[in-house]
Amino acid sequence: MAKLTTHPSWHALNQHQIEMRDVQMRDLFNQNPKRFEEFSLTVDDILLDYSKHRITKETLSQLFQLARDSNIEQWRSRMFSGEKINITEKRAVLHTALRNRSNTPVYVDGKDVMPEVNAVLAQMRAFTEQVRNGQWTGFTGKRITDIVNIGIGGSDLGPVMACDALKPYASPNLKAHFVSNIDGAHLMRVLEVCDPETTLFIVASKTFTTQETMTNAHSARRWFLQAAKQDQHVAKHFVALSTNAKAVQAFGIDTNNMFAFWDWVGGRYSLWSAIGLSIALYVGMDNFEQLLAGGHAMDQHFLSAPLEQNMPVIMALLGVWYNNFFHVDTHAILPYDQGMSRFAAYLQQADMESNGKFICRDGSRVSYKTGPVIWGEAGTNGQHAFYQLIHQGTQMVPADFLMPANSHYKVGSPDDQHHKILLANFLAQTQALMLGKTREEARAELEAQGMSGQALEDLLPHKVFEGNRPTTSILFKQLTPFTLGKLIALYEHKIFVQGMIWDINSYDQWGVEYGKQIASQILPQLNTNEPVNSFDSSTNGLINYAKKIS
Ligand SMILES: O=P(O)(O)OC[C@H]1O[C@H](O)[C@H](O)[C@@H](O)[C@@H]1O
Repeated sequence: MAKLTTHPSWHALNQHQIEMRDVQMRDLFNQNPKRFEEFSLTVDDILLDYSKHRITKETLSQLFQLARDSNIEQWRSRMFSGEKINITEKRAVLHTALRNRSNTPVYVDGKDVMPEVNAVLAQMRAFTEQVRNGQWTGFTGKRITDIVNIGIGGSDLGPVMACDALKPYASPNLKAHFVSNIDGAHLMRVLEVCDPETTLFIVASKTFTTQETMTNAHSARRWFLQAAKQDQHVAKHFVALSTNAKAVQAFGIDTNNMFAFWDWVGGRYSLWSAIGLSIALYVGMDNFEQLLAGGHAMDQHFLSAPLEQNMPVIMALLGVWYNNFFHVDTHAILPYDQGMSRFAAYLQQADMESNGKFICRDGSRVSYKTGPVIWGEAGTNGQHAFYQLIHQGTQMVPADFLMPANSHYKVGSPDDQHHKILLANFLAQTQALMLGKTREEARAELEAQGMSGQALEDLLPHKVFEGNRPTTSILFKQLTPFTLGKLIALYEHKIFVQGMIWDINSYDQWGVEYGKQIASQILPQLNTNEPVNSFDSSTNGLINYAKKIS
C-alpha cells in the first residue's frame, strides 16, 4: 500500500493549506449565504454543523480523495466482516457485532458470533430483571440497593460515562458506584456508604489480571466477608464480566455468575458487551438495548452513506485537516450537558489509546502526526476555566460542541430559563470563536462605552479577537439511550477512519502494557527496607525518599 505522504491528495492538501491559511471564516460566511446548508448534515435527529471550519468545497473534495486513497471503504468492510485488522494481537475488531440488532451473521474464524452475543444479552436481561425487581437478594434476604463496578480503563470509563449520562432513566432503587483507582481512597470512599447486606460487586475486567482491579476486588471481598462470614455468600454479591473464565473461577466467583465477552472486543470499545452490565442494571435492559440500537443505527449510516455524506468520515477528515496540515496538537470535546461531563474522559481513552501510535501497520515509523490530545469539560464550566486560551491563546484548538435541544430536567418555575441560557452560551461561544472581533469593532465598542484617547489605545489590542477558530456543533433532540448510542458509535468510527488514514493499528495498546511491566518491577522494591540502586538515579532517588518519609 502506498504511504500516506505519497498520495497525490496529500500533496494537494499541503498546497491547498497554503491558500487556506489566511482565509477568514467570516468572509466565507459573507460570501455564501448558504454556507450552513452546504456544510451541515443530519442523521436522524443529530445535526452536524461543520460550517465553522476553515474549509471550502475544494478542501473537502481533496480530503475525501485522501480518504479514498487510504482505502477507507475497503477497510470499513474488512472491520465489519470480522477480518483480523488488529494485526499485532491477531484479533478481529467487532464491537459492531455486539450491537448488531439486525442479527445478520458475523463470522470470526468461520463461526457466527451472533448466537453467543445474544445468549449473553439474554443472561444480562434475566439477571438485571431479578436484581431490579428484588428477586435477587443478598445473604440476609434483603434486596440489592447498591451496585459497585470494580474495573479500570475500558472496564470503567464507558459504564461511568453512560450511567451518568442516562441518570434520568435510572431506577430510584439502585445506586451505582464505580471504583477504578488502586488508591485505597477510591474503594474506601465507596464502601463507607455501602452496606454489605445490600451491595452487589461487579468485577469488570477483560483479562481478569489487571492489578488495580484485582487488588480492589480482593479488598472488597475481604470487606464483604467480614460481615457475611461464609464464603458461600460471595455468590450472591459478586459477579464477573470477563473473557477469562479460568481467572474468574480462581478468584472464587461462580462461573454461573460470569458474563462473558470475547477477545475481538477491545477494552475501550467494550461498553456494548457484558462490560455494560452496570449500565443495564442502572437503567434497565430495555434502555441498554436502546443504547445498542443507537450504536447499530450509526453503524448502518457509517456503512451505507457515501463518504461525502458520512458523519464519522467528515469528522475524521476535519481532524486530519487540522492535525496534519495546520499541525494542531489538541482537540477539545465540550458537551453542553451536565450528564455528559465524563464524555471527554471517555473519549480520551477511546481516541488516545487507539491513535496515540508512531508505528505504521508495516512496522515503519510514521512521518506525520497521528492522534491529537483529547480533552474537555462540560459547558459552561469550561467557559469559566480554559476558554480564554481557545479565544485568545497562541494555538488553534479545534473543538466539538455537543448539546441536546431538550433537557430532562425542568427547574422550578414554568418559565425555567436554565436550558435556554445553556443553549445561548453554546451558540455564543461557537459564533465568537468563528467571528472574532476586529480592531475596528473593538474600537467602536470601547467608544460606545465612553472611552477615548490613550486609555482606549492602551486597552484596544487586548480587546481584539482574531477569531477564525474552528468548531463543530453537534445538536440533537434529547440525550436518550438511543442517541447516546449513536454519539458513541459516531466517535468510534471517526477514530477508526483517522487510524486507517494514519495507517496505524488503532486496536492495540503496547504503551499501556509497558507501564504495567515497569510497575511490577518496582513494587517488590517498595516492600524491602534496603536502599535501592538498580534503576536510574531519579527513580532510585524517588523510591528511597518515599521509603524514608513513609
Ligand atoms: O478490562 P481489563 O483487562 O482489566 O483492562 C482494563 C484496561 O487495561 C489497560 O489499561 C488497557 O490499556 C485498557 O484498554 C483496558 O481497558
